[in-house]
Amino acid sequence: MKPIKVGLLGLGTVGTGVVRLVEGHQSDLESQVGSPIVIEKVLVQNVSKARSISIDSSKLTEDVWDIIHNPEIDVIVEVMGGIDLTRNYILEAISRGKHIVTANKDLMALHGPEILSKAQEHGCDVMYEASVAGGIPIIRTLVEGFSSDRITKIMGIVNGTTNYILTKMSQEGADYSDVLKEAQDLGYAESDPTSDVEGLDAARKMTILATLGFRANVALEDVDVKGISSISREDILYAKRLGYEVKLLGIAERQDDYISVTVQPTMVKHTHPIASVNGVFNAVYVYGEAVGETMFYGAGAGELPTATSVVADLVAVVKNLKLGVNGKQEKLAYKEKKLKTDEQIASKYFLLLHVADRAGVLARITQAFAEFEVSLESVLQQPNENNPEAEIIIITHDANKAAVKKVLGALENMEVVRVIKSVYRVEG
Ligand SMILES: NC(=O)C1=CN([C@@H]2O[C@H](COP(=O)(O)OP(=O)(O)OC[C@H]3O[C@@H](n4cnc5c(N)ncnc54)[C@H](OP(=O)(O)O)[C@@H]3O)[C@@H](O)[C@H]2O)C=CC1
Ligand SMILES: N[C@@H](CC=O)C(=O)O
Repeated sequence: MKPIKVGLLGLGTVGTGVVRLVEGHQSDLESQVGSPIVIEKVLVQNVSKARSISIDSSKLTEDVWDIIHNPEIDVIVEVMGGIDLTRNYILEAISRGKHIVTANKDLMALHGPEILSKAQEHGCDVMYEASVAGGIPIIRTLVEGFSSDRITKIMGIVNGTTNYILTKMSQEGADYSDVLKEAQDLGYAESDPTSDVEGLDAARKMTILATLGFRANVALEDVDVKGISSISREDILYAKRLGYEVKLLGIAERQDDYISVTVQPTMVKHTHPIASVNGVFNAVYVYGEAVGETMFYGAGAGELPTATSVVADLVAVVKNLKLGVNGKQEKLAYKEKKLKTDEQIASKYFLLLHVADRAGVLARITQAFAEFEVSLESVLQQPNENNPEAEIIIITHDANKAAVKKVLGALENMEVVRVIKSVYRVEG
């Protein structure tokens, strides 16, 4: 049987996993698709670099056109990362009739619509399961498993690096920068980890999930993003004492036709299943009007978990090749999105304030909440052992974001409020 020839762009963490799976599971894969799958050529930056797998050196190339212009190659697996250069390579490959499998969320969040529409023009598949939540098959689940339902909420831990960091800070009191270095050494972090810790990687993934889940044209700039770099050990300890874990959560919500998408550090109640998702694990909670609550869990980054999704996409492309149905997927007709205003976004909030320790302060602060109709679930005042001021911890009931912003403005202008230490959304 004629082998299916694959061109692999990148042989780093994910590329290495792809080679291991394609070679290690060769006979299983062949029995599923009816042809051997062969990695024909591999693009790297430096062919002389030491690799953690043995690979025939004649397969390695530093010239991308050896792959993209090679008529023998049927499928390109892109696991090199990057945006502009990679977009050009992929568009050129599609124009030559090559099918694409990619793990690149940066590319798909920014240029997904252009790439998918070019692929359709040329009868090519583009699959990108590994771009969100590593080893969890969440894209196929949203597109196929929920096709009969109407999703109203997608909430998840979709970045393994930040969850690894927050877990180690919470469970071991570890130092932020030491744990970030560990996550990089384990191959979880992006080549520039700023995109992990500042929430951009999660925002790109939430753009993809919200687009597919709500069948609307959500764009990266629609996502309100805040990362974890400003989270202190103090915040994590407070959260724990009050029965919460701090998690970087992506939350996409839809009410009627209005959508909001955010990525922000959030306090999650211990009893919520997402609170116990630790380390590099990811979880995506999906609420469908008909099905109710569902949750999907698994490793969100790393060599083999990510490669599992990439190679599953490769199998799907080859099955389509056999059936002659590549690029024949139903055209996704995305609705024009309507974004929620701050008045339409409701949630509970946690606030930690350092305030002057004198009579009447608590009353003035709670009055600011009353003035903007933000109702309070709990208020705790206590002395602060590190300074002469007092601390006030407030948890609100569901409040709209616009009202909470007004309260914060009022608190900032109160002389008795020394500093607003932290403000978190609360889930659960
Ligand atoms: N790491 C993970 O857990 C996950 C990663 N992803 C995504 O997968 C992709 C790859 O990630 P990862 O494997 O971690 O990245 P790595 O940095 O580990 O590997 C990148 C690979 O691509 C090669 N490469 C990079 N740029 C070029 C270029 N301009 N020309 C030729 N070769 C190039 C590198 O070559 P050389 O080896 O010679 O340096 C290297 O082999 C990214 O899009 C990432 O966001 C998605 C899910 C999880
Ligand atoms: N850097 C990413 C890798 C997977 O997408 C993460 O940590 O989740």
